[in-house]
Formats: sequence, structure tokens, C-alpha cells
Amino acid sequence: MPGLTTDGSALDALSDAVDEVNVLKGKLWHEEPEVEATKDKDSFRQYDNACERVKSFYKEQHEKQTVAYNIKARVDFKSHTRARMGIWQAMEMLNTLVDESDPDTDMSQIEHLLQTAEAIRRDGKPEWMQVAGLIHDLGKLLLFFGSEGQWDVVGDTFVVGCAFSDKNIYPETFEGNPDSRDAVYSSKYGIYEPNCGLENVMMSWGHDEYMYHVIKDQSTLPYEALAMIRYHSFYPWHRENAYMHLTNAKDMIALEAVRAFNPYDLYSKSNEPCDVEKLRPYYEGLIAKFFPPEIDW
Ligand SMILES: O[C@H]1[C@H](O)[C@@H](O)[C@H](O)[C@@H](O)[C@@H]1O
Ligand SMILES: [Fe+2]
Ligand SMILES: [Fe+2]
Repeated sequence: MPGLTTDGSALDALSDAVDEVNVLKGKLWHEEPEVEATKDKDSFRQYDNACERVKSFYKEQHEKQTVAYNIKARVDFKSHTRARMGIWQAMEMLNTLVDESDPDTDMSQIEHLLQTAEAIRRDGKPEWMQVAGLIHDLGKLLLFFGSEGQWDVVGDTFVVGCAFSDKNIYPETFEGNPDSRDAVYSSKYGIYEPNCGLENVMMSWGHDEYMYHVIKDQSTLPYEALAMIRYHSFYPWHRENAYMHLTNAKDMIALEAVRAFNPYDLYSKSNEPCDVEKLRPYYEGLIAKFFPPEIDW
């Protein structure tokens, strides 16, 4: 700040205050997530014995998510606004989608969003985190906004532009991706510098990345909420520790956030359906705290 002089003791006081805020924040959301699941937690994400629908989804996705496609998707995204509507309206619009990549839920998307948010709320987590749960999959609206299929909307995400990690689901299916035969794109660092930070890498295009770009300047949600949304499908990273050679110190904050969020997203899928109309007033109140009535999509 121009003209502001800070002596040593003012800096100490500031750093104490930051510590205090972190402790408070920590109490609120880093602590061990407690989420009930009505089935065994190890029975989620069983891809070896998943149905054909899931297997053929990933084969197609892994073959088609190339660097060239990802650049095109970002240019398309920036070139126009697809819709203007509020968050609740977006949730209703999404409701007709059946996610072909998901072995764990047959529920509608609005149910899944409310189940995630409700699990976070029951565990006493802050409002911004409940909102992150409520909206984290809204990027699947891409399907109604001219996506090429489900392969560029849903499923786990990974990095393009460098070697595909074998910690991805069905890693052998990347053989059909032309980038795996490109000398640069198939090397460990590819087009990236070591530890350049995830902000500087190109994630496979889909609902996480799209939703992050939609809300980053249109809501007052904190960085941790944006990270939860942007990386919630990046299982090879947040669950398997892959791609760490590209991450930096800031990403460790994102990682902590995504790991705190993940159990609510995954394990709430087995829970009882929610009463949408009963919950609506509560969540509309929360949405209004972080979003204007309508946003650009
Ligand atoms: O099946 C997918 C899963 O692989 C993703 O990681 C998740 O974010 C999607 O919402 C889901 O439905
Ligand atoms: Fe998702
Ligand atoms: Fe989800």
C-alpha cells in the first residue's frame, strides 16, 4: 500500500492475526470429514468391474482429450456467453442429465448436489463449503451448451500436454490418444516447467474447469471453494498423488481443500434422496450470500 510503513512489531502482530484466522478456518473445515455412507466406503469407484457404459466412456475420453482439442475448447469458451441465469435455475436445468462416467449413482444431478451440500452442512462445515457442494457439478451444463459428447464434460480429469499418468483410471486407453505418440507431449514434463503450478497447466476440459472459469469472477466464494470445484475430479492427483512434479506450494492449499471436500461428494451418493422443495429456501438463501441473482454461463 503506498505510503504505509510497517515496523517489525506491526508485522509480528499481522502474522499472529493470520495464524489465528488459519486456526479458526482449520477448526471449521480442515478437520476430519465425517460423512455417513449407507454402503461400504471401499465399494465406491470400482472401475475394474464397472459396467460397459463406464468403460466405453473412458476409452472415448482418453482418446479424444488432446492438447489440440483442449486449446479449441478454451477458445470456444471465451468467445461467447452461453446463457444467463441464476444458480437454482441452473440446478433445475441440469436435472435431466444421466452421467455416463459414474459407476456409483443413478440419482438425478439435483439430488447429488443437495446430498453433497447436506452432508457438508450436517458435519457443521461453513456456508461457503456448503455452497461449493451445492454447485460443484453445475459445470455439467456444458452438455446443453454444445459439448461434443459426455467425454468433454464428465469423468475424472488429468493433465494434457505431458505424459499421461498411469494413476488415471484405465491408463491403457491413452494409447489411442495421438498425444501419447508425440515426442514432447509424451515426455514427463511435456510443455511444462518442473513445479510450474497447476495454474499453469492445462487440465482436461470438462465440468470442473468450465465451472471454475464461470464463477471465478462472479461470486464471493473463497479460494478454497474455487479449488474444491476446479480439482474435485482430479482423482489421480488428490487421491493417488500423481502429477506432483507439476505442482507448487500454492497447490498444497488447494489439495488440502479438495481432500476435505471429496468424501462428501463421493460417499453421500449412497444416501437417501433429499426433499428438494423443502431444502430450496435454505439453499436459495445461501446462494444469495455468494452470488448475484443471475450470472453469465
Ligand atoms: O464419474 C464422475 C467422476 O469420475 C468425476 O470425478 C466427478 O467429478 C463427476 O462428477 C463424476 O460423476
Ligand atoms: Fe463432478
Ligand atoms: Fe459430484
